Amino acid sequence: MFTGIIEELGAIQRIEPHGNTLVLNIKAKKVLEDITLGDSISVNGVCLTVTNFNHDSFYLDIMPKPFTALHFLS
Ligand SMILES: Cc1nc2c(=O)[nH]c(=O)nc-2n(C[C@H](O)[C@H](O)[C@H](O)CO)c1C
Repeated sequence: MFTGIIEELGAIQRIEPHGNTLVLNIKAKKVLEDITLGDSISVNGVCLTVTNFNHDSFYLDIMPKPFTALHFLS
């Protein structure tokens, strides 16, 4: 469930092109306490789906929409 609550500010560790998408890796702490695959997390105001995570970061795929890509790369 997307609550709209801001739990913390993460730090972008890596942005990597992968086929038609950009894979974003974000370092975080608080949200990792109860994260699950498929969660929706708002990043810079854009709702994205968690595709993977580890002990200190999580991964998202950004679809190739110009607005979305430019939003993150600017
Ligand atoms: C849940 C969700 N997940 C993703 C995602 O994993 N990757 C992505 O690029 N877009 C997702 N979206 C749509 C975005 O929140 C946003 O509404 C669109 O990218 C339009 O800019 C949504 C709504």
